[in-house]
Amino acid sequence: MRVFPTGKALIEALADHLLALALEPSDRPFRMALSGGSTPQRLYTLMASPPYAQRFPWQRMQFFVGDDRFVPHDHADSNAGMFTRLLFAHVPVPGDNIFLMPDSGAAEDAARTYEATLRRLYGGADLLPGKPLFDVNLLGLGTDGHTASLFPGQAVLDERRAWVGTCTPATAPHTRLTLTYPCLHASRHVIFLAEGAAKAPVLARVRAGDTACPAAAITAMGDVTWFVDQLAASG
Ligand SMILES: O=C(O)[C@H](O)[C@@H](O)[C@H](O)[C@H](O)COP(=O)(O)O
Repeated sequence: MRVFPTGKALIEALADHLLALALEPSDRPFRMALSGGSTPQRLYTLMASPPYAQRFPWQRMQFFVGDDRFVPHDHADSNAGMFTRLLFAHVPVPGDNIFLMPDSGAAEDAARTYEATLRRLYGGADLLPGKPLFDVNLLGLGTDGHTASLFPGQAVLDERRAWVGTCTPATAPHTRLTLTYPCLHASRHVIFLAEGAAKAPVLARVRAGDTACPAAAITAMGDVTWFVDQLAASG
């Protein structure tokens, strides 16, 4: 776990870390799944600002969505809308390299459509050990221990075959689409971002392996790293 004295230092360090990963030599696009919520918004704004906007290899980056509310992309609660507003509208990522979750029709059909896209890009029917789908999966942490839209008590927590699922958590007004555990785990790097005193109790529970926290069950093909500020780490 990497602890930083302030939220500003935390976000700058994470931007630097992501930049270093994105600049690693590779013969394929750098694939990053983004997290919704409020915490990463300053990160996306920083990435879209000098000097980061000039340094990321945007042309060879592909962006994905870890979860979203099943609402139109122009809805105030849409993660896709937030990613576009804060990041994609300001940097030269090719449009074909941005893979947002569908926002119309039936939620289950949208999940199947997004999963088909992921499988097509992966180039295979099933996830293979040592062959990650993503380079980075950026995740947040809810005060109830959820991450992405893997909420406590939801059936999607038990999904081991599908890569994308749906859920309607009691605490949220919208049906959600979310990457499932198998899909989230198919990452070289899972990076959790948590900030502020409100996250201290749940972060302590997750770090202690509290199985009531869905975030505690997250693994990766490579490594799981926590980027937190001192307040969140004070639990
Ligand atoms: O789409 C989302 O909202 C995220 O995937 C969700 O898991 C978020 O990371 C947590 O709810 C923390 O949200 P905050 O950063 O707002 O505390």
